[in-house]
Amino acid sequence: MFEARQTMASTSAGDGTPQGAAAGAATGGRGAGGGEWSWFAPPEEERVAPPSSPGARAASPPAPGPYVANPDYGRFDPGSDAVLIRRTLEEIEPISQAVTSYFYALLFVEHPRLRELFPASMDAQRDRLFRALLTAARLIDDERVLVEYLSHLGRGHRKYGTRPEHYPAVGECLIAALTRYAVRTWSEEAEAAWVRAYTAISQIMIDAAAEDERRAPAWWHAEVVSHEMRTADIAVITVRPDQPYPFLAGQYAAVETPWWPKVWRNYSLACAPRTDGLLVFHVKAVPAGWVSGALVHRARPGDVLRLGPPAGTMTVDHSRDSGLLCLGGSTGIAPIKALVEEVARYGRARPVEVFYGARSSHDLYDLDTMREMERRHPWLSVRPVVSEGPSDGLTGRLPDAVRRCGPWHAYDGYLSGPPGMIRSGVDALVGAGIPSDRIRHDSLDDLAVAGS
Ligand SMILES: NC(=O)C1=CN([C@@H]2O[C@H](COP(=O)(O)OP(=O)(O)OC[C@H]3O[C@@H](n4cnc5c(N)ncnc54)[C@H](O)[C@@H]3O)[C@@H](O)[C@H]2O)C=CC1
Repeated sequence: MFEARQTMASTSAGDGTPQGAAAGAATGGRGAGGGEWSWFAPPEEERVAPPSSPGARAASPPAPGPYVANPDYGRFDPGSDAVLIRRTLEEIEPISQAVTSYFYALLFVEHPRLRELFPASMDAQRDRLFRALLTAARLIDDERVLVEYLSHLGRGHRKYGTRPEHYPAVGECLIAALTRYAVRTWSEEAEAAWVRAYTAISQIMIDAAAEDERRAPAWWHAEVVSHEMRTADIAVITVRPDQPYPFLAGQYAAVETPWWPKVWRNYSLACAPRTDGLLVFHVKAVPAGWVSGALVHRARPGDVLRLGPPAGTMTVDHSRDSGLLCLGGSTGIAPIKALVEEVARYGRARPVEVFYGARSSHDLYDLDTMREMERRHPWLSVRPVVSEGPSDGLTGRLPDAVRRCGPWHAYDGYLSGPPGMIRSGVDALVGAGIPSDRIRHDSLDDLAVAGS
């Protein structure tokens, strides 16, 4: 039923074992591009040779090029197919857990070898397929954004060991699950629309992965070189990647620890690219957070992590002169710090206003460093905001504090922190006159799992 062009060069270990298994084992406020919801493995979403071709060198972070219509998108009819697909999705949304459970059960029974691409516990995995489908369905009329989203998804899937031949298996199990559960809206036409859409979706992902494989590894190994506890549950961790890791200030990386194989979580990079190639992460251990707990309480210098490719569009647009209004809540200060370093590095002074929020003064674990940067850069202002207890600076919730200052209409907005803060922060900035296309943050769906 499904055909996938075998365009992705094989990354198998030679015995048919997916690469990830053999080795031992991701918008800024702009919709697609920032999120990574894996179809094959847990979430968390590039540029050197794949481990299978060690000679290739690092390329630059991708620059946006002119958009060229994607031939795979043309395989289905975004008009009538989109209507049928959305109808099915609406029907199964309330029973999505049953649909995804059935889907994975079928996939692992019919294709047992695919099980090794997934982590032992599927808890965090179950709704990801459905979220990816919902996102694809939401974007289906917008070829450019959809292709960008799926390409990002396809590239991000390389670190799971996904290969082109896996896609038809997933497609068949998906159709079987929909046939069983979408009883009201399913029909021959609906099935044909889903087959066309899935074929186009998977081909776009496969092609993007193949293209990426020519210039970037599927993942990087990175050795912990320093681990500093800043509070009882926040650590600043510096790592050295085994190959150059080209990224842009403000981006994030998926991280896998040796203690939870195949469980990936996103963390923002807390620095701009450095000459020594080191990367810094700020990690808060959250309750039931497997990866964050391991990174904060278990990781030590010498431990080796795996990193997925950099992702995210919360980056500095150097073509603009406007100031940067940055809201960093708790460990959300990490990418904001990277943005400040980037503005300093670029050498063209632009006003940068940082509001750094936390529950208590004690939780402002990076305030001294931010203050030190403020002393060095006259264009930078840092204002701490504390929501509970005494404060040397502003009080209340971060978005409220920002609302009380201003005016901000001449600024571009950057937000990083808990999803609730981002939501109300966006409202505050739009209310202060910043158009939404000048506000950047990471995908809220990604943040829901980030840091856990
Ligand atoms: N790229 C990004 O967006 C990053 C996001 N994070 C996220 O930051 C979060 C840190 O969590 P915590 O330390 O528990 O934050 P927290 O609960 O201590 O809150 C931090 C700040 O956000 C404000 N805030 C929290 N909820 C709010 C709401 N509903 N409305 C308005 N303001 C709100 C608080 O007033 C405080 O100033 C994690 O969820 C993590 O995933 C962390 C790093 C990067």
